[in-house]
Amino acid sequence: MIAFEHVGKRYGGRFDALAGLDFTVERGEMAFLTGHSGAGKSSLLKLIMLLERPSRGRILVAGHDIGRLHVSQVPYYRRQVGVVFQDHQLLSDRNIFHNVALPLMIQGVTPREQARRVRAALDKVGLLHREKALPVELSGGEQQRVGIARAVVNKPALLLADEPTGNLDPALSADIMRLFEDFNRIGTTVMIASHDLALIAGLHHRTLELADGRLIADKDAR
Ligand SMILES: Nc1ncnc2c1ncn2[C@@H]1O[C@H](COP(=O)(O)OP(=O)(O)OP(=O)(O)O)[C@@H](O)[C@H]1O
Repeated sequence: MIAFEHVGKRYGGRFDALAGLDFTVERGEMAFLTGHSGAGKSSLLKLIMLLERPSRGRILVAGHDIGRLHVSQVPYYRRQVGVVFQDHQLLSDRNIFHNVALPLMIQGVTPREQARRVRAALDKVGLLHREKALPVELSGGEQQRVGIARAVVNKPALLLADEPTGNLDPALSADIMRLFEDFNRIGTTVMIASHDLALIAGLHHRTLELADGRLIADKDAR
């Protein structure tokens, strides 16, 4: 699903945030990305999201070299990649329904189809009953679930998350990880950047570890 071939990312012409990355993540796999602060986790995810371009090497997603996508194809590519951020980036003046519907509105999906898909996504994250609430009326864990519903509303083949439990306590963090496992179980490829080693250790998925922009360990699920 994801293949990095000799990938490097240099910022500002001299600082190598990522170097010599070679790895693959198979379709249907769930993998964690760990490493110290500044190791390059967010940079790696940004390359897959096409928010940044590699300075070296190439990245294949679903068999396509994403560096060769024409600008006009980028929006279509991004629809296949759901993204969850630590701070969930919800619009505070829109209710939960409209926050989740946003990607579909932008794509021009009909209101009827929007309603169907938004409710299916909210149902999967257990928040169907809160669709009229504003983000501030929800707990941190619930807000993160809305972020996940928005990321999956297009049924992406690939789901990426950057420190999705960064602001949550251990019990809520475990709930959020279970939700990612649910999506993985139905076939979604999942890659999650997290520095929470205690949480990751209990979950038994493949773990890629970065240090100073290099892959220093690739541990299989046990
Ligand atoms: N746009 C940018 N311009 C210049 N340097 C950058 C840029 N983005 C990231 N960096 C640098 O690249 C390195 C890797 O950063 P990155 O955010 O990918 O690490 P990280 O592992 O996600 O860290 P954290 O866990 O603290 O978020 C850091 O030294 C960072 O300062």
